[in-house]
Amino acid sequence: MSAAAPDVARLKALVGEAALAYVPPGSVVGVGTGSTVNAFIDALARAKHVIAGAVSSSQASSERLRGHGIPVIDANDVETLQVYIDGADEIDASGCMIKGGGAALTREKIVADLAQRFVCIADGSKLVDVLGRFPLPVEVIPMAAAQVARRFVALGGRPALRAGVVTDNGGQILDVHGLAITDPAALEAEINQWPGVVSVGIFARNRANVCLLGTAAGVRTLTFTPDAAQAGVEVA
Ligand SMILES: O=C(CO)[C@H](O)[C@H](O)COP(=O)(O)O
Repeated sequence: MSAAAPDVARLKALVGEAALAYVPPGSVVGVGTGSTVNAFIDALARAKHVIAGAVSSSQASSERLRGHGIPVIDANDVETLQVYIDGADEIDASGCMIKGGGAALTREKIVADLAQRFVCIADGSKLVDVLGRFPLPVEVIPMAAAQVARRFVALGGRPALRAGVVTDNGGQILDVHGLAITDPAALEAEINQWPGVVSVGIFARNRANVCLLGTAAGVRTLTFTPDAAQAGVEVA
């Protein structure tokens, strides 16, 4: 690594720590998946006595939470969560995201959908103008993988099966290269209609309300208006 290269692990630790300010005392916290979330879980461990527990989006996060002595609560046992904290592979200026680089997109969307507020934590490189440079992850029922892949080819995408990966739900992941996602909500709704798709890694309906971006200058906070067509508003 050159001296000028950003220390991404440090940026992830920074936003993981900053996300603690969004955790209401006494609450059950929705917890995502990935290396940035791991930094959040490690920070949360120090606050574990002021929360009631966590609903987790993956076996990996559940193991890490339990390892810190944080109770993991079944998603079926909560009606709503005040906050969900998760990372992203890309986020745009309206808070729409690509997620699923860690293959946990389906459970992430389920837990996000329980939450009143989605706080995205990411290093600054994840902020993009248009989603799609990161290959779009799509979880599929294995018998539909080829059929769904053909639909993506018809859209101009280049789908690739993620070799050797089986999700926590027994699904497979297609990573779709070459899509410029100019209307995330419309594409998410369209792909959700395709038989065999378990979930698509476009988070437009469940987009972020707040994003904490780790930068060399510190944590940059973006808040997003309810109208996805408008740009995020930087408040700090
Ligand atoms: O969607 C995800 C996992 O399915 C992650 O949030 C996303 O891949 C970001 O991961 P990281 O924090 O390791 O960069």
